[in-house]
Amino acid sequence: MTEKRIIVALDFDDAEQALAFVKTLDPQQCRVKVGKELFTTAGPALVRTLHELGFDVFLDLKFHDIPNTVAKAVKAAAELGVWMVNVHASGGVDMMKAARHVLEPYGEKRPKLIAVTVLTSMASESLPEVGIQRSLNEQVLALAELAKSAGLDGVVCSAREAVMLKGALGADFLLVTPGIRPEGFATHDQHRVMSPGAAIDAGVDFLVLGRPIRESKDPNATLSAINQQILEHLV
Ligand SMILES: O=c1ccn([C@@H]2O[C@H](COP(=O)(O)O)[C@@H](O)[C@H]2O)c(=O)[nH]1
Repeated sequence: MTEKRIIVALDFDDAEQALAFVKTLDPQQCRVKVGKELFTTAGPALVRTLHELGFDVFLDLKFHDIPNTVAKAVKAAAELGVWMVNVHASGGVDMMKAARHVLEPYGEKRPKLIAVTVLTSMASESLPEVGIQRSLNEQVLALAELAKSAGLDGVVCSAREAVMLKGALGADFLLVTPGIRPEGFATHDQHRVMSPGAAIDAGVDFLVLGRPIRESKDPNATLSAINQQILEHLV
């Protein structure tokens, strides 16, 4: 079977809505992402249910705290058995090393650990307001290099940065990209967007899609169509 490259963002208000939605999806076609909104209301119990339904779960809580706290949170995620978990690279190299170190005992069963670079909702013009003077690409690259030096598996970035990051950090360093928009779909609060086919052409490993799937009249058909585009762009 080919790698499942689509991660569907389950940005629902509660477990009931999330489960009603995922039961319409085929776990062979996608992985799912549980973020702050859903985890805050539904917690670990929902993650366990998603596992029982056959889904790999990306726990997208973007931990950002002192090294000890983040390491313990990442360990808790590993205990839950999630497929992927993330931290903010701007938390620094010591924080990321602590998060990676705590996963050692889990061996090959450990979750993939990735770091957020610059949120895809941010445009380059917004960087000075948070004190960043270098260009957006320089900031993404610097944080991605830091994540790699700490032993992480990859980063969250925009697909627009994929060519640069694959060139600088190598093919094995995972790129997970939200802000994916099928042609003609609204961008909403996302600034750095790309279509699924273009993202694959750029070298992205995993595509995060929320509203384009959740708001579809037939989410499974939309998933199949995007998976088909992915296959066509991989050849
Ligand atoms: O830089 C980031 C990091 C995380 N996200 C998350 O991805 C999804 C995107 O949802 P859409 O509805 O497809 O816009 C959402 O859960 C975000 O929290 C991101 O967008 N950008």
